[in-house]
Amino acid sequence: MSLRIGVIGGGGWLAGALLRPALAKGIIDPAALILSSRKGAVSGFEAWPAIAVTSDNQTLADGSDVVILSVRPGDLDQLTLDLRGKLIISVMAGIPAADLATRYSSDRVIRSMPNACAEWQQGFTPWFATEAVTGSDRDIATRFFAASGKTIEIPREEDLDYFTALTGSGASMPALMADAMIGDAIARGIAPEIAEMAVRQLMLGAGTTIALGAAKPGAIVREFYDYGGTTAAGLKAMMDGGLPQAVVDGLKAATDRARAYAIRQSAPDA
Ligand SMILES: NC(=O)C1=CN([C@@H]2O[C@H](COP(=O)(O)OP(=O)(O)OC[C@H]3O[C@@H](n4cnc5c(N)ncnc54)[C@H](O)[C@@H]3O)[C@@H](O)[C@H]2O)C=CC1
Ligand SMILES: O=C(O)[C@@H]1CCC=N1
Repeated sequence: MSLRIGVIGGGGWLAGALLRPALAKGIIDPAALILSSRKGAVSGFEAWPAIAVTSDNQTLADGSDVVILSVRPGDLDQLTLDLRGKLIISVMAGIPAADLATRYSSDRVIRSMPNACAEWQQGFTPWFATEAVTGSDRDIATRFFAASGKTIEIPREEDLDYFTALTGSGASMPALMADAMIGDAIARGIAPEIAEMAVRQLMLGAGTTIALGAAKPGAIVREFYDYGGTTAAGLKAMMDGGLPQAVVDGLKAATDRARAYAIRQSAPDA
């Protein structure tokens, strides 16, 4: 993209995970990219020395056509900027597009929810656009997010709080299952390095099967269940033990936390 892009919080975890694939694929021109961090220095971009780095966010904004907001929600109040005439792309959990439009004086806001699997070009980024967002703005967002995985525009902004839980959480929730499996294997006397190798490979195989196979996840579960063997006994014990409900409860807790960010930001004494 020949557009000038500024990323506030560009030295952070998610910004790096999104930017490196886009730079590696030539979707973003490093000479037209400026990153800000509180210290004015970032790491992880040594392969692209043309990238500019600043600690002055208004300088970044003045030199950019598109400003990506990638600071933590709790740091937003410290960020006072004028982004008049700019396209704002937010990756921040919980912060409503209308709030960003008011704070930063631009009604062209794309609010998104990527995840850190972007680093592996396996991200998923749903996004919502305000009314003033143009077709070419949409094209910019699509090309940027598609560089690190799948992306889709969604019609209802409120669903982004749920996607924050469902997919914004990235590898963490499957990793909880993987870690429980590794811990159990070790407790049963399997050498830790073999337990880790086994479960990491299982996750790769299972992830590939779930993502790319013809059968939907529910059909995979049913196939093993109906087979009536050892796995069916294990699945039944997990279901009876409340694993599906624990997943529902976890997604609700994460969604509620995302919604609470918006409430806190809009509260008069926030
Ligand atoms: N990490 C993740 O897996 C995901 C994060 N997000 C969202 O992305 C945003 C960034 O998250 P992370 O990258 O994880 O956080 P992070 O803490 O790794 O990065 C945030 C960066 O912003 C910098 N920063 C804070 N205030 C600043 C300011 N005024 N000017 C310039 N830089 C400033 C910090 O120094 C830090 O380097 C958050 O709003 C989060 O909700 C969304 C989806 C996934
Ligand atoms: O855990 C978090 O708050 C960040 C935002 C969405 C995913 N990770």
